[in-house]
Amino acid sequence: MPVEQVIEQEPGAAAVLAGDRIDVLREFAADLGARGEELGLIGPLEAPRLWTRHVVNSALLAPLIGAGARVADIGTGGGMPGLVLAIVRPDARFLLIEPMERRCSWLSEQIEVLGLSNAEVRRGRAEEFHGAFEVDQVTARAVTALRKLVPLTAPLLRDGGEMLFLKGSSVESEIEAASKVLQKHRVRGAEVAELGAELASDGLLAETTRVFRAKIVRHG
Ligand SMILES: C[S@@+](CC[C@H](N)C(=O)[O-])C[C@H]1O[C@@H](n2cnc3c(N)ncnc32)[C@H](O)[C@@H]1O
Repeated sequence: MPVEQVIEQEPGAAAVLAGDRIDVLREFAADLGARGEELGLIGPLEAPRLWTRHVVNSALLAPLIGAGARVADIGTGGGMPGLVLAIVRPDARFLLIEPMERRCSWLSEQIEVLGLSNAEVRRGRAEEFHGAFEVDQVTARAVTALRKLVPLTAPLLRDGGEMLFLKGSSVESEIEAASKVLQKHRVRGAEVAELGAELASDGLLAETTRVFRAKIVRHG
């Protein structure tokens, strides 16, 4: 698929979010659009809306990543949001946790081709890394419901570390269903952040994005 078709509307939003990394982001999106379906990374209907629905959607998290933070992205798949964030936030370090071999090969190839020195792939399920490392922030998109995602990710966070999960319109009911799990894992200050409002009102984004945001407080 030609790059022009992959990178369709709303280049303005991406430019605002990606700054001087926009060309690297475009290179990644073009390759994912061209090979993603064949590699089983994206569905057959996704290529034309890859840029807005997936790449820009992931980049919206960029302002919430701490300066110099160590971040684990769970279930990165074709690169969302972890690889996109590694592109636009070169100051932070990203561990891309993904169990599927083919997806890991794709991610490693992209890291090499795009020259990203701040991203590493760790093959495996999130729960296999409990006790292996602790990070400042965990991110995830389209992996599983909150009540399952919290037990998978909480043990990967340092005390005071933060969860940032891109979620859909069902986020409030997911929070309700996860209430016991949130308590058990000492998740505090849970809120839903609405991202991209300014860009949407400027006509640079079709819609806003919802993010579950909360911290782990083990002591105190
Ligand atoms: C629907 S895909 C979403 C991929 C990507 N996050 C996105 O938004 O396009 C879910 C991904 O989560 C991965 N996954 C499922 N369970 C996982 C677990 N326990 N730990 C880490 N990754 C997991 C799958 O292999 C798959 O790549």
